[in-house]
Amino acid sequence: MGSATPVKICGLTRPEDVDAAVGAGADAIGFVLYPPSPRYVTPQRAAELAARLPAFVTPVLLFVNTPADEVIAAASAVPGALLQFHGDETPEDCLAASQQGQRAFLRAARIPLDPDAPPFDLLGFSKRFDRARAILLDAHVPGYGGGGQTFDWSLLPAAPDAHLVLSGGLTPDNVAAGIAALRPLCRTLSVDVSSGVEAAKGIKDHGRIRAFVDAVASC
Ligand SMILES: O=C(O)c1ccccc1NCC(=O)[C@H](O)[C@H](O)COP(=O)(O)O
Repeated sequence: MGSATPVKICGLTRPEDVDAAVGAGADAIGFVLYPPSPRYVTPQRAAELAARLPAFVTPVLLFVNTPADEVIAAASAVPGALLQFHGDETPEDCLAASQQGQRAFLRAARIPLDPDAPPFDLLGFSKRFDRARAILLDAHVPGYGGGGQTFDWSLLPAAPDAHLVLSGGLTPDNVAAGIAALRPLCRTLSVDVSSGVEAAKGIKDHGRIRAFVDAVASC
């Protein structure tokens, strides 16, 4: 079951959590291939977990500043995976790691939480990463991501041609407000969550996954 606003559940490490997210109606499942993360899985483990996914649920492999050859090797074991670059990757880095865009990729934009920071240049970022399948908007947190913090949605400018993924601190209780805030700004909007559906880092709470997907579907 998809939803009008596609849902990615990220940071899965256990088969039972993959099955629960699929059963709840998730459209994409993210695996964190960044060793310092408490949600880290090896490329082999990601391939094993991704093999549980039905045809139309997309595996997403998440990297932070990983060399292109390592990205390519990891991705070769997960057919149909979307790549997600969540570090300091340049457009050239993203093209090298995605084999010149042969494999679709998301580029994370990490939005500063400092209220005195200048507004995020979403249009400039989107233009810079114009080969990305979508721009994933996350809060700028220590450790690059998975921080469970929201950024100020009201600060984003309109980006009428952009495919955006709202991420960062989403929960079953706030996701509808996030969709309402961002949906008018962009061409398409998807949502992504990790902490907000967890019992502990890397351990997903199946009831919260279902509540999150249901909250999105009610929008
Ligand atoms: O999830 C992580 O541990 C992580 C570590 C380093 C870089 C990115 C990471 N996650 C990326 C994601 O796509 C998360 O879903 C996103 O940051 C939102 O996380 P949360 O705020 O916990 O919902």
